Amino acid sequence: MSSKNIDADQRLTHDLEKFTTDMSLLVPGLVKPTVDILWFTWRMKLLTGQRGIAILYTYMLLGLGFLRIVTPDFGDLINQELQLEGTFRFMHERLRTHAESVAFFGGDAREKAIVEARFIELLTHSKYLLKKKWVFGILDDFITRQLPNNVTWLLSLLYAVERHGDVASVSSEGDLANTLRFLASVVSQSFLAFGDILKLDRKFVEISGGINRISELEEIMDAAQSGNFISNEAILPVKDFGSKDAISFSKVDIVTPNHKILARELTCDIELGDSMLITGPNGSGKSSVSRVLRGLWPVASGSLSKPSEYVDHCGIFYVPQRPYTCLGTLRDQIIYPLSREEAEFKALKMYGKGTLDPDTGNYLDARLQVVLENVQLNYLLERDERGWDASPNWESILSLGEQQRLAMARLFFHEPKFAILDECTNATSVDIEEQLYGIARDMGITFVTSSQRPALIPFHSLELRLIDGEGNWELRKIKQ
Ligand SMILES: Nc1ncnc2c1ncn2[C@@H]1O[C@H](COP(=O)(O)OP(=O)(O)OP(=O)(O)O)[C@@H](O)[C@H]1O
Repeated sequence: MSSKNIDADQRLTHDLEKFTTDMSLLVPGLVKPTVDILWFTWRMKLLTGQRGIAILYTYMLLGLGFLRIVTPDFGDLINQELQLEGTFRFMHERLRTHAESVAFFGGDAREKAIVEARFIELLTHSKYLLKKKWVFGILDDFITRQLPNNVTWLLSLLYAVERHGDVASVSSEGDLANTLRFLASVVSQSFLAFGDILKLDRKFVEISGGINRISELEEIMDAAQSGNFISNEAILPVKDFGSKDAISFSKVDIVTPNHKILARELTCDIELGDSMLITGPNGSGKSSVSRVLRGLWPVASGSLSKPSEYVDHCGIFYVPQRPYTCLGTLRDQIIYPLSREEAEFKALKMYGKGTLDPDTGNYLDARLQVVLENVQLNYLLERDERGWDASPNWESILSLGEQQRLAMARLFFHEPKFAILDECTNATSVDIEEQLYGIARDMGITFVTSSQRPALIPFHSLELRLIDGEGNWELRKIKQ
């Protein structure tokens, strides 16, 4: 739903870990120097009086002020570094997903150049950040650790001068040396504690960079969950009617996450038995209608009612444009998204006529056999001796057309009332496609299809044409 490239994986793992570690170190980092400063200030007051404290604090404030002015915006720099690292990782993940297409195009050199460019960008930034940290570290160390030692001498002098009477004449040599040494250590400890507090200031700035990235992700997720993504206006909820056998759009605006309007005030009713074909040029918003229907994009205005898709997946079933095979057996491919137990229960309920057979798996496999024959993929069962339990990497061993037919098998198994078919058979031959639609129609499934193929027109009774992707649309009845 976001038009921005959100590297969520990086934020949820690396950033979160860094943030929590920094936060946990913050507590001891905050408590120890605070206690030290309070304790040493009190000791200092006893030894050198108000003047000594005033000198100590003037120095501390001047030092802090100076360091504040010269400190670079580490929060922002670290934020940028995390961002660059996130993009760099995302490039690899993306490349792995599309490795075969890239290999076909011979795009290896180009991809390498793109990934390397990102790496160099990250490296340059990291070097810049390290250099800044190094230079600032030297300055920081000088002001918070080296220079204070000199101030100790000034305060020791003050101790000697401020004392009433001649300290030297009333104290033993040992006493005097002891007091001076103690004073020196009190001063340097105060400065060290103060240095730690100054470092905390820098740590806060660093942590704020991490907080920004994590809270940005959280805001996006909150906005997505409350449906306020596209605009901050109140968004009307989608109504799920478990019992109502119709899909009804009433003045619904179909809007992309980039705020581009694809269909303005879309109004149409799809009753059970009245399948609808969505046509229009590429990019006109055919798939976007399915996205809104499925709730992936919010309804920005108007209202949408539809049967519930959550009852046994019997209300509406979606078959997307890009086929999806899950990790698992051949059986898992067809029953997806149900688990084996759920699928067995469903098969028993639908085909077992209520009899409680201890071997319920038989109903399931018998039903799956029919479904696999419907999509003419029964040879898959023979290809592997494990049959239904074979679990190769389906995505790489099945052709695109086979994957699409498997997706249709999934639809036939679930037997929903409505099916949203988003160009999900465009890689199969026309005769197979007609056959698949014929089976779906005979099963009593009402479909909302987006497709460019004229052969599918006879299977529908309504046509929604998205004219230009600029908001214009028209609805017509198809004469059989
Ligand atoms: N996540 C997104 N963010 C922003 N714009 C998007 C997003 N997804 C799609 N679009 C845009 O919305 C428009 C409609 O896209 P859609 O996928 O609905 O087209 P389509 O009509 O199904 O196209 P095709 O015939 O090529 O499948 C396009 O201009 C597309 O670039």
